[in-house]
Amino acid sequence: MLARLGALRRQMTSLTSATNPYAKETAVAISAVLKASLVADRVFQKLVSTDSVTKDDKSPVTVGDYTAQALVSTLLHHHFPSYGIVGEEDSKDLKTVQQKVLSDKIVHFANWALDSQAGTDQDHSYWSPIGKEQRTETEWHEAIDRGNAESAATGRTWALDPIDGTKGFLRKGQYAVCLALIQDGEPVLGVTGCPNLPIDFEDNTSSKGTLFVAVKGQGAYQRSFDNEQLTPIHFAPIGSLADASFCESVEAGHSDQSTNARIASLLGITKQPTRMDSQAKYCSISRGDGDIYLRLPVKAGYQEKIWDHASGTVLVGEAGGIVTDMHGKKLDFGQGRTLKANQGVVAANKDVHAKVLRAVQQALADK
Ligand SMILES: Nc1ncnc2c1ncn2[C@@H]1O[C@H](COP(=O)(O)O)[C@@H](O)[C@H]1OP(=O)(O)O
Ligand SMILES: [Mg+2]
Ligand SMILES: [Mg+2]
Ligand SMILES: [Mg+2]
Repeated sequence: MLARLGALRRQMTSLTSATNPYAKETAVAISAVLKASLVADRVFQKLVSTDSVTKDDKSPVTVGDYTAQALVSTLLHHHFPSYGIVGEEDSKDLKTVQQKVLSDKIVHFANWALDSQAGTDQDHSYWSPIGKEQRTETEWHEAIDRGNAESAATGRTWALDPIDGTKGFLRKGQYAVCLALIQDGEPVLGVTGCPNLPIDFEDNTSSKGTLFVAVKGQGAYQRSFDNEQLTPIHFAPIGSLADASFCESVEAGHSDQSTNARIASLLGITKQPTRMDSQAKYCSISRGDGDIYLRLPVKAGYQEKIWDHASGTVLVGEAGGIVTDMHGKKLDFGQGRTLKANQGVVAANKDVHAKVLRAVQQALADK
């Protein structure tokens, strides 16, 4: 009994022990993502269509995206003031008269979150020094705008997608709060909160709200939002590639679904792809719900954003998979705010990644 308790304790604390060189970063990132996921879920439950705006690039952004970025950036800046933050959002649109109502809601939800218990379940609460005192609109806008950094080939930078899959969020589908630490152009820590993803995909009755954590060299784990215990996760073993399943974006404009179908056929895969929004796709394959994630560009010249792939890349690597671009090149996260040195993404179990990549090359050559 004591031995079992000891093993459980080691499993629960493995990412915060002396063997994890990013122990404090891991604990703070978990606290940040948990609180941001809770507030995103609260907005999700109360969301009305007027709670979102369309950005210059025609993509939507909601009260949830801004509030989550404001909170995560506040915690990261307090504990790691010298690390830059590459966050998706900025407060420019919130400063207009038309968006005053939206901005007020962000202030309301962010202050509510400061006062709530979420993200404070660890032995040491990293939210304590932030306090519960209500902050002003200007302070929250400043926190959002701290996400204006650029990643570089050297140094440490956070990459934050406060809500990835905003279109999924608005459709009441999957979305994710994604945070990664990038060290010298490579993601080394990834924490992803998926409020709508059950802890067990096969069991509809299992609790929703799954947090994924991975640290380079330390493994990949999942836990439910309301239970601190981390459980190791792995890719599913693949017998025959023909039995593999793959996932892709719901949005046809975000990845090339027809080329994916051609790749599946080249590999002898007959199962229909699972369509899912956000980096929940990386999470799903990492725990064996699927095997392959393909994201081939629809528009020539689209540069993937680092916050759309950083946390998922560490997770896949630690769960027994490989992530490359569609040419087989490692993703380079040290080039600013985008993956400008790469095109497309191919993520799969390491045993089949080379074969999948060959099918990708063939399908692209046949186009
Ligand atoms: N043309 C595009 N190609 C690939 N990804 C895109 C494109 N336009 C937007 N995205 C991004 O796809 C991500 C969602 O992916 P998915 O559909 O797989 O859930 C979002 O972060 C979104 O970025 P943005 O936040 O700028 O809208
Ligand atoms: Mg995104
Ligand atoms: Mg986003
Ligand atoms: Mg967006």
